[in-house]
Amino acid sequence: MTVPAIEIDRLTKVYRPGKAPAVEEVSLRVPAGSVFGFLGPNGAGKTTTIKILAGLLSPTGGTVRLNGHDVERERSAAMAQFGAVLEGSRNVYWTLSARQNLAYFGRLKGLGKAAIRARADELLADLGLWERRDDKVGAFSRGMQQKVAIAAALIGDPPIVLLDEPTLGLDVEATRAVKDRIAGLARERGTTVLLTTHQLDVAEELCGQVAVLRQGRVVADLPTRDLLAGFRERDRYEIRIEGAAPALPPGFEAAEHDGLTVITGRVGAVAEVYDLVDRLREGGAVLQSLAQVQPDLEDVFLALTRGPAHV
Ligand SMILES: Nc1ncnc2c1ncn2[C@@H]1O[C@H](COP(=O)(O)OP(=O)(O)OP(=O)(O)O)[C@@H](O)[C@H]1O
Repeated sequence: MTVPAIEIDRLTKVYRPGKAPAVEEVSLRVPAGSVFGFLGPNGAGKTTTIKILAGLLSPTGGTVRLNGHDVERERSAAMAQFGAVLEGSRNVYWTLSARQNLAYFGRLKGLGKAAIRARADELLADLGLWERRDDKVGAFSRGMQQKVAIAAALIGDPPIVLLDEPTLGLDVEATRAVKDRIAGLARERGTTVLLTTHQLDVAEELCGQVAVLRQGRVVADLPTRDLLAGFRERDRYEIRIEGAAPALPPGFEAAEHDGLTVITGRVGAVAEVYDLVDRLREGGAVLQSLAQVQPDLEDVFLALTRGPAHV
């Protein structure tokens, strides 16, 4: 059996004894060469987990392995497996130019001058930083600084890349460049990428698999398309009629907007919607529109993270 690139076993982190754990009994497997999304509301434990994977925090319990190397027990071997960009931390040196930053991080990874030059030039060109390669990073926009941080994490061509909110605060163009680079890493180099994001379109576009964390626990861990398919079985419909709301069958609810009544409901079969439309017409309602509303990952995520915890 091939070793998963990232193996998390019953990981628990308690920051303050007596307080609820930030991460509780989390177990996950990330196959090599995949892009895996870590989702969850604020405070769910995503950053804590990534920091433990990157060796910046010690777990209270459980283990994490990167390409089979235990982060606590085989530290240097585990550290050689990844490059990381962590949220909110200064990942690059502002007084150095983009190219000098990459040279510095390349030397840290033990690369020779020629290899650093070739790789740095490729990354700078790829991420749209070529024109500004000799400017100090301190004078860059947030998006450009983020791109330098990503390039620095990739300079040693690590097999695993950990990215905490890689597109946070970036404009449309910068987000596109970063998303393309992430997709290309997995597709062309076989790199394993674990990313956290609140931007569900990013997860939906890039991640083959997602885990949803809530209050430190995994509430879903499955292929992104299965997560969506599970919800699409129960599509949501929206019917707009003129005038007041009539009595509705279970599963439907009505709200009034500007003299129109908007009826919404999730149904198992489309026939239920047509039955309702017939009944509305028979009752004299004037139908304005009927639409099917496809859920996106945000609907799914909200459904999983609302309601009682730890179900
Ligand atoms: N250094 C710390 N000391 C004490 N508690 C902490 C510390 N860092 C995080 N926490 C707590 O741990 C829990 C998980 O936080 P974490 O930052 O891992 O969540 P997150 O999912 O990354 O959230 P966000 O989406 O807001 O970045 C939160 O309740 C947070 O308050």
